[in-house]
Amino acid sequence: MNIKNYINGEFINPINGEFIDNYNPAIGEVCGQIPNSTKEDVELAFQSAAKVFPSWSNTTLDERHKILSKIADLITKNLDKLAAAESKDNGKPLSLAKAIDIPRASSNFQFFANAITQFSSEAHESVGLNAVNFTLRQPIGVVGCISPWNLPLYLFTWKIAPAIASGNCVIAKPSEVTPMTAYLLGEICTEAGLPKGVLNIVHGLGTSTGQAIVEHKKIKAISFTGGTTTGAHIARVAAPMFKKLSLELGGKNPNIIFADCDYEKMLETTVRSSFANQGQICLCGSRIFVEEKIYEQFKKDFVQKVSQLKVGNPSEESTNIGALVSKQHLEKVKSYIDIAENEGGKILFGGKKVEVENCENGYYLQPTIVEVESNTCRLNQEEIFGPVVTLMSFKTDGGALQLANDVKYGLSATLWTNNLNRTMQFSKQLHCGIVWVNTWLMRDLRTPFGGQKESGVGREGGFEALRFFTEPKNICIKY
Ligand SMILES: NC(=O)C1=CN([C@@H]2O[C@H](COP(=O)(O)OP(=O)(O)OC[C@H]3O[C@@H](n4cnc5c(N)ncnc54)[C@H](O)[C@@H]3O)[C@@H](O)[C@H]2O)C=CC1
Ligand SMILES: O=C(O)/C=C/C=C(\O)C(=O)O
Repeated sequence: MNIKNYINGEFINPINGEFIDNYNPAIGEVCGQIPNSTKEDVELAFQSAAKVFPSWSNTTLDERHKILSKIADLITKNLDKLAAAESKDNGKPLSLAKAIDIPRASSNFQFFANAITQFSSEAHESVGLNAVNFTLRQPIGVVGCISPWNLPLYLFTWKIAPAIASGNCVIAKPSEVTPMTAYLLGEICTEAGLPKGVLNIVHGLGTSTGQAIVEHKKIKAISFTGGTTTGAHIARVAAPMFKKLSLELGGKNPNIIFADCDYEKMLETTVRSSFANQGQICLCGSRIFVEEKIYEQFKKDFVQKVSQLKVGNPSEESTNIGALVSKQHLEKVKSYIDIAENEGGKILFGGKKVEVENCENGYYLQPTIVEVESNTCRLNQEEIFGPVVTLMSFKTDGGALQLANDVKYGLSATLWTNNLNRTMQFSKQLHCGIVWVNTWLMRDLRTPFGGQKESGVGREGGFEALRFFTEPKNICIKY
């Protein structure tokens, strides 16, 4: 697929005429090209967004609701095409793209189509002073949305939908590694009647195109999901310009398993929370801590279940684990297996590249389980973002809590127990933004989503996202 920028409702080539190769990770071959956009393309996108902002920000909520709902419907109508593109671009199983990624992209639009009609601001009566205050929530203007490659359309739309629902115009950049579904979204937006320039999609590298969005003086807010190092860099550039920032960054999430849990449900979910999407979800539970009295049993059962997962061609229905997103990423993840061995970790399962029939040059890795002795090892402290989990046992609640919190990240945690008191103690004391108890990645789009510590700042989801994409302005009327 040869991709173009979507600016002012038109598909156009980058001004410099330069393109970069896009790879299909399942076969390790070039499958198309994407624009290598520069700051001139970002400026063009900005001009088109700024031009339409006065009218878009005045569009009635009913009209916005209708357009966003239409986009949601068209995503659903194009499920097969979008899922095929997502799987080809990312390497994820086609079945996963069909069941999760694309339906969620549609839900993102439908959710914010509805949410904007329910969003309200506050009023404060200054009793005894004959004054009343009310707060306007006004769209910011032109905003930037920068998304990663792991859940391409899912996360791209998670940012764009609230931004445009609340009356902003957007310059969005998908990851250069997975541009296809963002490109297809442009066609859908046009068909849905989204006015020209409300959404502009500029493709290219993070260090040039992404950087130009962050550096642009008149783009007043940036919503970013990606690696912590990139997030820190963006914050350094944007903070002196006083931009609003929402940063959803990496994770090294604990999965804490107590002997009193529902064992079968825990086991099945732990396989998913470890290896779904090849372990490339910031919420995956990559550090598994198991209460000592069930540790050996868990180890045996977990290894047995994981050994049944099929690593294979993403387009085959029977595939559980597809290809990693890129050759560089495969090498990065694989390097942690060497680190594990050097650190004295014991590989209980996996650790090797997989050669898949008819996909010999694809980027496949076995799901890998490493038993570690200390939470201070690099495997337990650094985000790997691939199909690699570690196992460790613990003896006491206090010990488990300390292991869970002793890490620089603070995105999510999963807790398996049927003890209510323990559930509440852990929920209050875990240093993270999201806690799942006896479940994983159960999403309600109204809830605040985001992390603490080096997992980011700000919250997405529900009214939090609409608050991020609006400026409150208080009006005080004396009578
Ligand atoms: N959601 C998450 O938590 C994610 C975490 N990661 C982590 O980050 C590591 C690196 O992966 P990358 O693909 O390099 O992620 P990244 O953080 O560099 O990329 C995410 C997005 O940011 C853009 N970007 C990169 N540099 C930028 C800059 N200077 N200014 C503006 N935008 C910029 C990229 O083009 C992409 O659209 C992964 O190995 C993984 O550990 C990666 C993707 C998602
Ligand atoms: O909103 C969700 O359901 C999931 C979000 C996942 C990420 O932000 C990620 O993996 O980067």
